[in-house]
Amino acid sequence: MKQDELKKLVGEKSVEWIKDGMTVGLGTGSTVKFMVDALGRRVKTEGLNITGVTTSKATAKQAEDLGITIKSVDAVDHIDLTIDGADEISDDFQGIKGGGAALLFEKIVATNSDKVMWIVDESKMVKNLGAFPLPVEVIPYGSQKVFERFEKKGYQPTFRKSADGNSLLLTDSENYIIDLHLHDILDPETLAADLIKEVGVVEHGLFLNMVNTVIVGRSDGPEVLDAHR
Ligand SMILES: O=C[C@H](O)[C@H](O)[C@H](O)COP(=O)(O)O
Repeated sequence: MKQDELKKLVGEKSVEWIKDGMTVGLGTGSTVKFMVDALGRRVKTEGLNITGVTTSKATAKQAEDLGITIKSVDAVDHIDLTIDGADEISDDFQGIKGGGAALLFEKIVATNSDKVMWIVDESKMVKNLGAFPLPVEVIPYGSQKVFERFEKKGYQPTFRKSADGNSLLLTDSENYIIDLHLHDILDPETLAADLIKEVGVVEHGLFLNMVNTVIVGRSDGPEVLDAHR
């Protein structure tokens, strides 16, 4: 099966966890896109009453176009379940997210959710995190200084470019992304603590101790894994 087919498989499987009346966090990315499409179909055919809390302008637009009611995280008293993609998931269910630059809202929504589910194709499952560049969202002002400090620490930073490659990418919150090429992250907790104390850093893409359930797309079908938290 091609990667896209595996993404579709898990996207469609995941909406089985969504029940009538739920408030659902809707992640961002190409895998989530399949999930939101499938949810839109259920809302239409089954008349489900769902409130969606989105994590990016792109997902908000898609959900609205499908007739899913959208509210801000500040306008809901709780989120029952958030379904999101991931860039890497380690053996012990820690994750890297932000390949689509949506890590800040994704982490806010995940942190305010009763349950978090990640949906990924099997290529995202790794032993240790770090082959995928770790995204760090930074305020534009002073970002060159943050970049230089990351260089000195050996984090091999690169500023993320916009799709046309002509300027720096701006997140939905109009910040920059610095990607860290770390290759192998052996102690994600220590790294996370180090990154977040850097002045100018808004958030980083290490999502630690956050996920409850992972659905992995494999050629022989979706595999549901329980993170036991
Ligand atoms: O910022 C984007 C998100 O963290 C995505 O969920 C992540 O990058 C995975 O995206 P995709 O499903 O497109 O591989």
